[in-house]
Amino acid sequence: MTEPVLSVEAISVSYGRIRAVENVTFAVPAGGLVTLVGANGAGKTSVLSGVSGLVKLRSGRVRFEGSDVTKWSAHKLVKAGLVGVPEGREILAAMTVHENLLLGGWHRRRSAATTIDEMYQRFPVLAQRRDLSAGSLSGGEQQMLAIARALVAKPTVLLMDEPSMGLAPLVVDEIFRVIAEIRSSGTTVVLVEQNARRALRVADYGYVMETGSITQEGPAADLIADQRIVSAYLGLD
Ligand SMILES: Nc1ncnc2c1ncn2[C@@H]1O[C@H](COP(=O)(O)OP(=O)(O)OP(=O)(O)O)[C@@H](O)[C@H]1O
Repeated sequence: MTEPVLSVEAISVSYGRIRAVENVTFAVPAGGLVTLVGANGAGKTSVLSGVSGLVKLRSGRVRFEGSDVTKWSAHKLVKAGLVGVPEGREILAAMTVHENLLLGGWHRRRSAATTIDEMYQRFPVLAQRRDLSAGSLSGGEQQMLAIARALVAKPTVLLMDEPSMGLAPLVVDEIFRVIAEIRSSGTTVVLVEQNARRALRVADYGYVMETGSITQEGPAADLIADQRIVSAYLGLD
């Protein structure tokens, strides 16, 4: 097997005495779409925070493109190509759509302008709203903006945290279409979702998290097909 582009080896994350993540291991092949599913509070966001340098790991290692990046800062990881779309989107509401996109390219100076133009082609609704404050956009448009802002950073691996959260079903469809497109255009994706069934439909491989640990893993199609897993973890559609 070729070496994964991202490999997370036995990581643990604690907040004081709270053990949010225990000994989590997973691998992401280049060009793949891997999902981490599980209920609210299972520790999915904490895994992404640990991988992206936003919280310190209690133990374990993260390897990205062959380097041990365990101790790297979040901004160094972004520069290297490991970029997140945070839960709750975290767009800057008082700034314009365009200013938010510029922030995504903070480390790329002039070359970011070309990528921002590409984003306007890919997401015409953002071009239409370019000079409006980001806070005036609908929830779905804000999610598009958060995704576009991350893409302006030219990620090798995009870490997406609950991109469908709080959105209406039709908008969720649109977001999943965008996720599939990002992957087809060559960016590797790690998708964290409570909406397990939807996430597994778009992913190649899935990991199920429960109270801080991975309890199941397998090809996404197998996880969806396994009635035991569906009833225990995935709930109803
Ligand atoms: N900053 C924090 N301080 C203390 N405890 C935290 C913090 N962030 C998360 N936790 C706790 O860690 C555990 C895992 O939370 P985490 O947000 O990683 O789960 P999650 O699966 O991503 O859930 P969600 O879908 O709600 O984001 C939970 O028990 C949560 O209460």
